Order: sequence, then structure tokens, then C-alpha cells
Amino acid sequence: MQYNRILLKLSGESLMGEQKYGIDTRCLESYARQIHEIAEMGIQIGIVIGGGNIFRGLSGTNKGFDRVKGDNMGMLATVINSLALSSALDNEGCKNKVLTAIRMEPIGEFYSKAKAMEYLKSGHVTIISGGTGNPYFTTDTASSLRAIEIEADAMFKGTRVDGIYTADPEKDSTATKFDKITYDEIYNRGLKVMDLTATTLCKENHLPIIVFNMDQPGNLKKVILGENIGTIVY
Ligand SMILES: Nc1ncnc2c1ncn2[C@@H]1O[C@H](COP(=O)(O)OP(=O)(O)OP(=O)(O)O)[C@@H](O)[C@H]1O
Ligand SMILES: O=c1ccn([C@@H]2O[C@H](COP(=O)(O)O)[C@@H](O)[C@H]2O)c(=O)[nH]1
Repeated sequence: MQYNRILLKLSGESLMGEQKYGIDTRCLESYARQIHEIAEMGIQIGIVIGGGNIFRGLSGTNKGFDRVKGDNMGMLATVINSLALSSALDNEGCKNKVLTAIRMEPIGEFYSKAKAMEYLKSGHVTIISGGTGNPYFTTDTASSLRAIEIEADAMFKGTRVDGIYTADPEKDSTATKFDKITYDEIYNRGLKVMDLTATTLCKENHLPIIVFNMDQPGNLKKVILGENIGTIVY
């Protein structure tokens, strides 16, 4: 198997499932089952979850919120999602820990690379919540950063589309999918699947990214086994 340790980024917005806001428990359970399946294969798994199903700082500014306070709200939203996933993993019998980028014991232990490595090596799915702990960033950037810190073999971006397209496939039905794409092509084509800070961090640290549809049960295992079902960024 080509992967020993991965960083899985889960979309907060995908957690809504068919709902307009919040967490769809069926979606959460499906994610937990898929994660447990690969944990049992001995893969070390770090996880970062977005917060778009609850709050995004930038959207908050349009409603009159201060940007930094809004971003702090967004980071707290990622902690809520992380605790929900932790609980779903507990129900699955999958050992896991939640770390937080902002100090808030006893909700979760304060993140450090050393702590994350200790849990990963002892077989705990390690959920790293709270983004980077700083405003003006996104959880895509947090995922890239944590993937590099934990020395992951790749970043798996599990989302609700099945890869990277020539345009947003949720908005343009004529868009076509890439099986592989370079970091530079993402910049040159102005593709919005990940923000540029996140793409740059991955490029500079030679971290491959695999974008795939996490809403299809069994897909996470397929990607781990090397099936070419998403898009690889290299
Ligand atoms: N060229 C593109 N190819 C594929 N997806 C794209 C592209 N451009 C924009 N997207 C959008 O990016 C989304 C995937 O990003 P992501 O999983 O981070 O979702 P999100 O809504 O930003 O979630 P969150 O911020 O809550 O984590 C897709 O749902 C798709 O609509
Ligand atoms: O490092 C970070 C990560 C996130 N935020 C804020 O949280 C929300 C939710 O994250 P998404 O990546 O959009 O799902 C984000 O919009 C930011 O407001 C942050 O400030 N710093």
C-alpha cells in the first residue's frame, strides 16, 4: 500500500447532506464508517473538518460582523463539527482524539505536532480542529499545514464532487474532469476547488493532493487502495 499516514480534509458544507444548515447525522455516520474501515487497515489518519455548514467569517462580514470575530466563529464551527465526528467515531468503536488549535481544555487537548504524532502512532484517528488558529485562513490551508506537519504521505480532500473540473461542476454542467493536474495548472486556470494559500503550501512541500467524492460510501477505501476515482494534484 502506498499510504501509511494521511491527512483527510472533510468539507463542512458536505456535512449538511440534504439539509440547509447544520449536521446530517446520516452523513456523519457514513463518514465515520468509511474512516473506521481504513483505520482498521492500519492507516494513520489525521483529520481536518471545515465549518461552512455553520459559519464562514467572510460571509459574516456581508451581514455586518467584524471579520476577525467572524473568523473566530468559523473556527469554533470547525470544533463543533470535529466533536460531532468524534462522537460518531466513538459509536463506531473507532478510537479517536480531538485536538484544538485554540486552547479550550477540556473540550479538546491543545494541538502540538508532538501530541498529534503520539496519537497517530498509537492508532487514534486524530481530529485537528480550530483551523490554523488564526483569522483570514481557511480549513483547506489548515489541512495543508497539518498534513505537512504530521509528515503525511498525501492530503485527501473528501468532498461532494468527484474531482477537479475545468470549472465548478456544481455551477457549470459542461465542465470536464481532470484525472491528474499540476499545482501550476490550478493557478493558471484559476480553479477554485482550493484556495491559493493551501495549494502553494502543498506545492512548496511536494505534498500530493487527492480530491474525491466522500459522499459515495466506500470511496475513501478505494482511494487508499490506489483506485483512480478522483483527481490527483502533483
Ligand atoms: N474547478 C472545480 N472543480 C471541482 N470543484 C470546484 C471547482 N471550483 C469550485 N469547486 C467547488 O469546490 C467545492 C469543494 O470544496 P470543499 O470541499 O472545500 O467545500 P466547501 O464548500 O468549501 O466546504 P467547507 O469550506 O465547509 O469545508 C465543490 O463542492 C465545488 O462546488
Ligand atoms: O485557519 C482558519 C480556518 C478557518 N477559519 C474560519 O472558519 C471558517 C470555516 O472554515 P472553512 O474552511 O470555510 O470551512 C472560515 O470561513 C473562516 O472564517 C479561520 O479564520 N482560520
